[in-house]
Amino acid sequence: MNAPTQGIDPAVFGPYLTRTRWFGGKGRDFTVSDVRRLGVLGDGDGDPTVDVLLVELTYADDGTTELYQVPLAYYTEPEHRLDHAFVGWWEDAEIGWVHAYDALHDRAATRLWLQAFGAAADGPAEAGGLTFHRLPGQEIDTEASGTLFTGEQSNSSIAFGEDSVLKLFRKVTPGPNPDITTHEVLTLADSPDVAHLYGWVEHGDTHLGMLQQFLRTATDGWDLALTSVRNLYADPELAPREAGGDFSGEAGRLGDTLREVHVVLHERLEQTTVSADFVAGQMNARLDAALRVVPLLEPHEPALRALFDRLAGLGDVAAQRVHGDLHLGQTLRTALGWKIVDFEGEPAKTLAERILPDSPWRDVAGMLRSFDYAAHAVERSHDELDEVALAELRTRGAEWVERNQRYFLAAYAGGDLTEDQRTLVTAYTADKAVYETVYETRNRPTWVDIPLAAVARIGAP
Ligand SMILES: Nc1ncnc2c1ncn2[C@@H]1O[C@H](COP(=O)(O)OP(=O)(O)O)[C@@H](O)[C@H]1O
Ligand SMILES: O=P(O)(O)O[C@H]1O[C@H](CO)[C@@H](O[C@H]2O[C@H](CO)[C@@H](O)[C@H](O)[C@H]2O)[C@H](O)[C@H]1O
Repeated sequence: MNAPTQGIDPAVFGPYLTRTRWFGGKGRDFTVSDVRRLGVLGDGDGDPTVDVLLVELTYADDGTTELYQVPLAYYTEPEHRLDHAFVGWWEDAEIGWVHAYDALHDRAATRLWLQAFGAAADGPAEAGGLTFHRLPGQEIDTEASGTLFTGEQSNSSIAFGEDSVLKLFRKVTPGPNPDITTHEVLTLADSPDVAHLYGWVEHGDTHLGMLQQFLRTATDGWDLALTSVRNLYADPELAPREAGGDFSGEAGRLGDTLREVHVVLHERLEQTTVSADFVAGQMNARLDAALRVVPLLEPHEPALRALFDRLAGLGDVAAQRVHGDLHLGQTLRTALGWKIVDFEGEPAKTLAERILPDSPWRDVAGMLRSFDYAAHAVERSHDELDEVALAELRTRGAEWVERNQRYFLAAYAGGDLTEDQRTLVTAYTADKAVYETVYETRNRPTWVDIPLAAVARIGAP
């Protein structure tokens, strides 16, 4: 079947977007202001037609717009196996009834991307208006079957067997995506600390997705950390260093991995400085915006401003390409050590902000926050405990956090931090916690007390 000629009723996208995990505009009023076709995959010969669409949203609160990539798989009859991914149906003048499903849930549709990558082995290949690129020396299995990853994700990833992973970006910004450009640099440097990049797909100058090495033996760093905390909480007699699942060795190895990644990015991409005054200004601006969304931050505003003032006095700060949104869920423990994934930066930032050189301490701070999250996330599941037992649990959780932060930091820095480095990492940690209060308010309101408690500790003696 050809792609419908009449265009699609934009109204069908609103309800679908708000149902997905990856939609970042939850809780905000918006209208679908435009739907653009970027490309069409599939020759109709037994394949569904896949319409790669860019859906433009306009938010009611501030009039800003965002673009989301929503590839649709079209069928002339309902496909009940895809009911969970149903987007809409309409009558097309030439085709008749069109049943549209989110194509990334449809194996018959996702194989079209893999085949297009297969055709790009000897150089960039055009397919239906999209351009597919491959990196030299990276072989792929074009026959592997695709399975959509489930879980908490900002984008949509499809594993092709145990060979490769296709990540299609959902929120799209014109221009190069740092997940691709950073992975490209690390892959060409043969870094052992990331999944190697196999290729990417673009429309004009806009990156739409990337194909990378599937890490077969990977376990999520967040899950491993939660297991360690659970082991600790299971036996009230044990200190973190004695508990079966002590995480400190892994925390140290994570610090080594992050340092190695930073070294490659420092050597191969722009090295510069940013004025600490400018960075503090950004943190203050982010706090201004956060206060409008999370009024519970108000009592902590003076302590946060004082910390950012201290940062502003540091002069020039070394800056380079960084990860930008590092947390345990962005780390995978494989048989060959830790790997860091997802170099896209914070989903809430504009692309222009995300590709700016930044202090490596931002990434360090992200991991420090994540250790804190792990202990509190497990604590939340212990609502059977009375106040005394809960206080005891919290004390032991805080010991776990302190121990793993210390091992991580020591491995990363290779020694004690200077006074200026301490100020930097404390300010970045506070800035991250402020960001998290907004993220949680919008996405997981019952978790907001985790970053709020961290913000409260900043002003505490
Ligand atoms: N190369 C890979 N091999 C295996 N699993 C991966 C790979 N890359 C990412 N993952 C898994 O997919 C999840 C989502 O990946 P991520 O890049 O963080 O996507 P998103 O941008 O949607 O958050 C990760 O938490 C990890 O568990
Ligand atoms: O992985 P993403 O790029 O989508 O990152 C966003 O979502 C994360 C949650 O999945 C969020 O991370 C926060 O929660 C984590 C536990 O779920 C915790 O480990 C992190 O420290 C905490 O920041 C991340 O902030 C957000 O950008």
